[in-house]
Amino acid sequence: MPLGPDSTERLARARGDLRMGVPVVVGSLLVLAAETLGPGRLAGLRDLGGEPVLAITARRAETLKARAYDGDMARLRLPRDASPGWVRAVADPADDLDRPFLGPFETLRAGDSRAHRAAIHLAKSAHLLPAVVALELTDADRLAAEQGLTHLALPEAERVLTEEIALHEVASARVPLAVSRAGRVHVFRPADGSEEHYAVEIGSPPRGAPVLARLHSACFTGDLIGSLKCDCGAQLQAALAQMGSEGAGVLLYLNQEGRGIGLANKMRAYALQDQGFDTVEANHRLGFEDDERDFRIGAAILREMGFSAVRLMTNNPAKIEMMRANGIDVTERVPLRVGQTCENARYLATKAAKSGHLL
Ligand SMILES: Nc1nc2c(ncn2[C@@H]2O[C@H](COP(=O)(O)OP(=O)(O)OP(=O)(O)O)[C@@H](O)[C@H]2O)c(=O)[nH]1
Ligand SMILES: [Zn+2]
Repeated sequence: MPLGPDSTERLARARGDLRMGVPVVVGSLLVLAAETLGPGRLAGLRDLGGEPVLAITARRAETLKARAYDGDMARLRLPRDASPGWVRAVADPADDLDRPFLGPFETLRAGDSRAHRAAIHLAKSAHLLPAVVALELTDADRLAAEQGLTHLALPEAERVLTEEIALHEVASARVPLAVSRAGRVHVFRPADGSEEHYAVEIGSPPRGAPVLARLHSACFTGDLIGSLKCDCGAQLQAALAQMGSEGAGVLLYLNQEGRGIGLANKMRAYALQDQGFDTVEANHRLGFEDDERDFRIGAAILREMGFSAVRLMTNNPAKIEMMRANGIDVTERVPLRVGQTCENARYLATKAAKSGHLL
């Protein structure tokens, strides 16, 4: 009787384990997230012998001046006396400026880094810092079974990078809005156990024609508490207002806070911005790419709702490209130029200069 978890379900479990500081096994590698590593688990890992490493992204390695021989990532040998505090200091740039002498780091060159890479992506998808402590095991099956650890075969773990987006609508209801009485909120649930996303439908846009659409990524600070550091709240309101005045539209509210790195990491990025780094540099110092969002989600929701063409409200050309690459026709770009403040001028200028945003 197939009651046990399949590989998608084990992936979801592994994300939860890493967040809780519980090790998972990826292929033949025992993995702990750097951010949630505690002294007990580190001692347990040491007891197994072998040569543990701390795997980080090449972005983070660049800041630390560590050599990255594995392309987009690096495996640093874990010093014998490394504490959880040391591991976190390597993973988290918060105190970089106060601790310039963390290294020198010894980086591995030989061996296979695929499981380490998959584990870093797993940590990212759990919205943790992209850094993991990893130990090659001789008998991974036995250890995982004995200790009750989630065990992913390497191809299963690599699915975190390639898995098709599958989601379905769970519920929808009428919600009269200030901009239009004819509002409806739809909730979509991904099959991989990740966060739900929402669609706000205004009026009854015909499915056969291009719909006025906005793909809005969650911004707790801008959307909810009126932060002046970005333009998100004003864009959200302006998009809804235009849909209300045209009588039809669809606003996707995608729970990809902080361009996909999660709110905790976005606040880490904000703290780095207070040290003088711009929004892109801050992401890189944390070990992330400029933008970690998966725009296939937006395309999948539009398709699920029956839309295949949009008039897209955005200043971000990458969104247009990603929609087209995922089978959604963008018949028009509708600029959304609102919400400029003294506080976000540098942020918007950086997005224009480094991320190709149209002003
Ligand atoms: N990592 C990071 N994320 C940020 C920062 N400021 C805002 N964000 C996030 O950036 C995203 C902005 O989303 P959008 O407004 O949909 O996207 P956009 O790429 O700016 O494109 P358009 O607004 O469509 O022109 C939200 O998820 C915010 O939470 C920052 O300094 N660092
Ligand atoms: Zn914002």
